[in-house]
Amino acid sequence: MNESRKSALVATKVSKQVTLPSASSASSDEKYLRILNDIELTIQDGESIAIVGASGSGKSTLLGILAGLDLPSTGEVHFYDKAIHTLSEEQRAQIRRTEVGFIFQQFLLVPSLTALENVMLPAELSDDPELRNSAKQKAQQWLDKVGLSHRLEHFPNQLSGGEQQRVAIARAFITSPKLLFADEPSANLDTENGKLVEDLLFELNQKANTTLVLVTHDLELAERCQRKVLLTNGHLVEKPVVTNDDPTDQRSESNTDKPLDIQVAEAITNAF
Ligand SMILES: Nc1ncnc2c1ncn2[C@@H]1O[C@H](COP(=O)(O)OP(=O)(O)OP(=O)(O)O)[C@@H](O)[C@H]1O
Repeated sequence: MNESRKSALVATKVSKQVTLPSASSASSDEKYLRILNDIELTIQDGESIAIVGASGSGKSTLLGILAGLDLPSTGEVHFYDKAIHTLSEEQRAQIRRTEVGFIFQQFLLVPSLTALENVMLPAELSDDPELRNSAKQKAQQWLDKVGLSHRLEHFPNQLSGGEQQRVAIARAFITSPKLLFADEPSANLDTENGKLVEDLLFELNQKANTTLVLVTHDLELAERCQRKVLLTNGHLVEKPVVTNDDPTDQRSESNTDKPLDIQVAEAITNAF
């Protein structure tokens, strides 16, 4: 019981640079955009962590790299004991299918499939024959858990936004992923439905003991995670854990004197 927790994800000196469309008049400096700079991040198994930052600060880029959807330009990403930056697209896809769940702000359900079929899909594509064989039963159970057992045969366009996101949550959990990535999961929902979806996400996450990596603009949502990190100018700043010994210490270890909450709020509001 006293064993230290395993690291679920470790990013070491991760940088991301993209080439901008060439403009003949552009100087060599203008042809590249550096989105992430020497990111260092260790996420422990079972943790929930929020990545916050202004629009365009690189949150989705970082999430894509951590989830193995994209590769860093330099640096390393370890997913448990696998060095995912060294793997081929097919090998990374295999990890994503079996060990990772995704929830996106646009829900991304397959429009031609019913709620039940959408949730079954990752199980049917799994390499695990047991999961494939029990896909329908498991999908029914997960749809029941998200309160949609009466909507199994409905297509996405027959469901409200909140209902669609609940289907997406059931779909993300059906493979019992070790890691769950959520990119602005409630951004497209009204306050009431957004809250329902967030409550459900945290409840299921805790029950399943999944590691949760959440990207959001929403500071209240970020506050619900055990850890919060801010992306600013391509760098990551972490809010230190406030201990009981010094509950007033809210200061970050960055080179600014402002508490991290204020930095986060400023970084986000400055973007609009
Ligand atoms: N392939 C690419 N080519 C050019 N620019 C890119 C590319 N990918 C990302 N960017 C730029 O990198 C920056 C970071 O993008 P990213 O989507 O990661 O930000 P974000 O913090 O998730 O933003 P938002 O909160 O608005 O979704 C943006 O300025 C974006 O335009």
